Amino acid sequence: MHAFTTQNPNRMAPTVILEPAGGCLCDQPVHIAVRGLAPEQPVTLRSVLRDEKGALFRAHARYRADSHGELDLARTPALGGSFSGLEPMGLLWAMEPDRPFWRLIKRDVQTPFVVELEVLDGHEPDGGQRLARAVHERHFMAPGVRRVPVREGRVRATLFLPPGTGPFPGIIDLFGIGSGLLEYRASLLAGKGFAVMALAYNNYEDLPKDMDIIHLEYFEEAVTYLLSHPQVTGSGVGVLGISKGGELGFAMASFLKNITAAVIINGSISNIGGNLQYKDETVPSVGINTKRVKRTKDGLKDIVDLLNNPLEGPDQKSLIPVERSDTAFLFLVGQDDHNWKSEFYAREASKRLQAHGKEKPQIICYPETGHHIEPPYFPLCKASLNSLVGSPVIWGGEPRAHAMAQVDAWQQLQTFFHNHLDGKKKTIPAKL
Ligand SMILES: CCCCCCCCCC(=O)SCCNC(=O)CCNC(=O)[C@H](O)C(C)(C)COP(=O)(O)OP(=O)(O)OC[C@H]1O[C@@H](n2cnc3c(N)ncnc32)[C@H](O)[C@@H]1OP(=O)(O)O
Repeated sequence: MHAFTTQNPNRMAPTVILEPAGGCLCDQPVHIAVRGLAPEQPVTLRSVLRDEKGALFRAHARYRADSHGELDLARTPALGGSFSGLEPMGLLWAMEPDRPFWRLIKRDVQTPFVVELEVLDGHEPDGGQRLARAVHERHFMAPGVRRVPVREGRVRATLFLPPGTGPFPGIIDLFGIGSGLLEYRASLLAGKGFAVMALAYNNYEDLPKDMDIIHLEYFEEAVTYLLSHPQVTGSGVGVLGISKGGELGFAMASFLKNITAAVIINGSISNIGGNLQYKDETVPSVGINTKRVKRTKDGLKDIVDLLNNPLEGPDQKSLIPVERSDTAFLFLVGQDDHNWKSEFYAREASKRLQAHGKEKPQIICYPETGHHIEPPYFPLCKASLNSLVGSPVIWGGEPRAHAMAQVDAWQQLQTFFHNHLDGKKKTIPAKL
């Protein structure tokens, strides 16, 4: 078969066609096709990217060209490999790291991830002859997005401003404990018309390494900074938080002024880790019982039952008083979150808000979806270091369902912020 492929003088050499050619933003799909194959030729497509720490992420899938020797990943199902079926973006979302407990994160958002795509002859597991190759760049900053490091008072952050003069609605973006200053979500979101400030609160420069006390005044300072920025519009900001960052989103919306809208991705309604402090109020952390840590069949820690129920006994003191909040909420929930019980927290927050006459939050639950709901096409991280636990834990999620959830969640959170921060918010009728 491959002697025929390479020696047929009438056939052009196989070529990978990418659309957009060269590269695109990391949250956008790329259309992958191969031309110049033999009719019905079996091939294997392989993708590989190297992260900034040198870890390799790879995926592969087996395909068969059509009767014209063409292969279009938007029309042709994969016959097996890292995924199967019609999955035009499978070569990205199905990637797996060559290091255990490794998560794909982007540190320098000013450079793209570079994905190498290869077309190999045949379906052999170790790969046949390479027929074609292409390089695809996945960028984090849309043209014209500006990156502004912020060292203002205590605030350690990076502000991403959309192209143009604005002013733009402002959003504060928070990741989980131990994440330092991750910019990749803020930089992408700034390309959608928001001034997005990635805010560090721990494990970064002169910020605390531990989590003994979190002072909400720090976050208040960040809100004041963002709202006073000449390119930020409106009297309030949005908050986007995941994990501990989602919990902090709840806390900001409950204690601070001017939080207009909050998107909480797998956040908790009880305070976890250390004390949460605002002025003279302290919210203690929920209790834990390490006997409830389970082991998977691979020996990995599953901490989903580690935390006490915050609705019972003294642990009720750990509840963040979300019912005080006038913020509009969107809760994005991975129903297979193994970090903690995100669906329970979202439903409980919703009950509490409604019981206090507040606007009903929007809850979107994603089946087979784990803790780290990232921007689209980031591969699922099955297990990695949890800084609070000090060792790797499983995060939950099935790769395909998780990938689909990420695409939807990204769209939903943009729509939500546009509805609530762009000044087009529906007016709530006066209660007569
Ligand atoms: C009291 C107990 C209660 C427990 C309840 C659980 C509640 C937890 C609530 C949450 O917030 S869950 C989310 C927890 N946070 C995270 O998942 C982020 C954890 N941090 C990391 O994964 C890494 O630190 C990070 C990838 C963000 C990179 O951080 P750094 O820039 O400081 O990385 P650095 O290069 O200095 O390496 C620090 C550690 O991260 C590891 N690391 C770095 N890059 C990584 C990567 N890409 N993937 C996985 N691990 C990575 C690295 O190997 C090293 O591990 P060791 O300390 O064991 O040597």
